[in-house]
Amino acid sequence: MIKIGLTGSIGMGKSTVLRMFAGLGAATWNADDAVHRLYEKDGLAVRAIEKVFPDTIVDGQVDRGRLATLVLNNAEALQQLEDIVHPLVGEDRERFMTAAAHAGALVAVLDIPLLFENASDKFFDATVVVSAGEKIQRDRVLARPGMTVEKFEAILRLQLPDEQKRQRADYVINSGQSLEGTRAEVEAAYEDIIARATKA
Ligand SMILES: CC(C)(COP(=O)(O)OP(=O)(O)OC[C@H]1O[C@@H](n2cnc3c(N)ncnc32)[C@H](O)[C@@H]1O)[C@@H](O)C(=O)NCCC(=O)NCCS
Ligand SMILES: Nc1ncnc2c1ncn2[C@@H]1O[C@H](COP(=O)(O)OP(=O)(O)OP(=O)(O)O)[C@@H](O)[C@H]1O
Repeated sequence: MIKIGLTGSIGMGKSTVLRMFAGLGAATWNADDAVHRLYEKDGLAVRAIEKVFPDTIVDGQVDRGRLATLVLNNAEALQQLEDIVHPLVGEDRERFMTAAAHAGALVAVLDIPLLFENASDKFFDATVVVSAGEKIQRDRVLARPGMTVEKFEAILRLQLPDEQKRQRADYVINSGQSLEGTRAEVEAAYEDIIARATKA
């Protein structure tokens, strides 16, 4: 199975591009979605988070807005949260990889926001970064309901700058254009990755 690591900074279009890879037949997995499942009722992170951040639990689920307020400007609290969440995300990812291999998938694409920050890139046959440029990124993120300039900037500070991601990636997909244009770039990268991996 060919493994592709997909990343990009907040709002650059990772989820949208991941869906395009799925449309080409790849098995796909998204780390942020895995985190959100862990926080739902009966989710695997709820009890551990309740112990450390009791005020974030509402109706048996983690309220992500409350949690964000507690951790985004507090490095120690964020570290405590990541220590709980990242191992569980890793287990979810392993379950996905096993299921995809069993299902006979030729390609698996994993959307991992902290791909380079956590040195996960070495596990992949190819890395892909999605980038729209800072102005489009800012406009798209600030248009989201509930987003504020403070929250956006706090998240940006936690992430490797876009320019460094682009330098490190094997492929850069431009998401600052029409969806059709981006889809064409995704198709070209997908075909190239498969051709190289099958030749090797
Ligand atoms: C801070 C939380 C509560 C905010 O939840 P919310 O639903 O408002 O935002 P969402 O999860 O969609 O994330 C928004 C953006 O922030 C990015 N982000 C989230 N956590 C982190 C982090 N620890 N470091 C850098 N970027 C992060 C996401 O990739 C996304 O680009 C949530 O993201 C969280 O629990 N993060 C900690 C877990 C983590 O490290 N996730 C990253 C992928 S494993
Ligand atoms: N050419 C394009 N490629 C990708 N996204 C686009 C494009 N044009 C417009 N968009 C819009 O930009 C937004 C990108 O959001 P998306 O959720 O895909 O980003 P993300 O990187 O996954 O965000 P987050 O880091 O918050 O998880 C979507 O609303 C999408 O429809």
